[in-house]
Amino acid sequence: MTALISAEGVEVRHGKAVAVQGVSLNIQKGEIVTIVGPNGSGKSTMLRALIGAIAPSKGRVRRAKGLRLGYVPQSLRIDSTLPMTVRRFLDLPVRVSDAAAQEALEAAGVAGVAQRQMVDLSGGQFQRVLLARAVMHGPDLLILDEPTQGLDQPGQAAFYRQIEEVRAKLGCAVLMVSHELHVVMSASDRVICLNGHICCEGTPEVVRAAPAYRELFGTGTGGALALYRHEHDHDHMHDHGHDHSHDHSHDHSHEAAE
Ligand SMILES: Nc1ncnc2c1ncn2[C@@H]1O[C@H](COP(=O)(O)OP(=O)(O)OP(=O)(O)O)[C@@H](O)[C@H]1O
Repeated sequence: MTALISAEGVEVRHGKAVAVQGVSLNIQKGEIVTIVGPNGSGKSTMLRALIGAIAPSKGRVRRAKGLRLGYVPQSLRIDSTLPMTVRRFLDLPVRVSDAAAQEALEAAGVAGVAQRQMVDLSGGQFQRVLLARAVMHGPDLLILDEPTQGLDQPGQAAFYRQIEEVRAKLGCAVLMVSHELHVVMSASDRVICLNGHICCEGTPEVVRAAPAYRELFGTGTGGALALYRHEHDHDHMHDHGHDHSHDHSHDHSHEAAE
């Protein structure tokens, strides 16, 4: 299957500093992939290289011909003195029909906010309006850069459920960046752990158990893992496609206690 987007041995520099190096990855149709990593590990840089906003200093990025991208930025400031309804915001930069606007708002889980002022929305509603704008033109790939910053944990979990719904409805692939690991893990088919280079990757369960991941993030993740466990009580024997050999059954006991 041809990837929607792929990177091969990508290195990106900011001036002399290498932000990411040797990164190879690809995103297939319909999958939800999350890039996790500590602050400054090159996550946003990698996204920007993938969407073509910055050029790699080595390697290459390929995008499928005619690929339609929807992008949800990390945050967006709206001038609080500028009156703008949600409906009007959805007309930027291209005017859309009322039907298309309403359909996008519904897909993003905020059907009732069209006539509200952007500045009056709650954090969760605001992010959903950004999501609505990103899905408006039927993307093949939705890219989100830490889309739940500033939301509390239930808000984050709800937002990721919404992303899964959008994927189910539109059939688009999703690539997101996050360091809200536990919540995001439950919503991902595949996780890529980045720290300047790819440390480990695979299904959420595989990455969570990988030594490289544990080294970066530790294991003291409290109740969030319980949330993850709760929603993914699946058979680990089916986890394939990774090169980290370990016993999946060894570390579940502490979660039950959390
Ligand atoms: N425009 C820039 N000019 C110079 N250095 C930059 C620029 N953008 C990012 N960097 C540096 O590149 C490295 C990677 O930054 P990047 O924003 O990609 O990390 P990140 O993983 O997204 O971080 P965070 O989780 O904090 O958002 C950091 O050391 C950062 O300071």
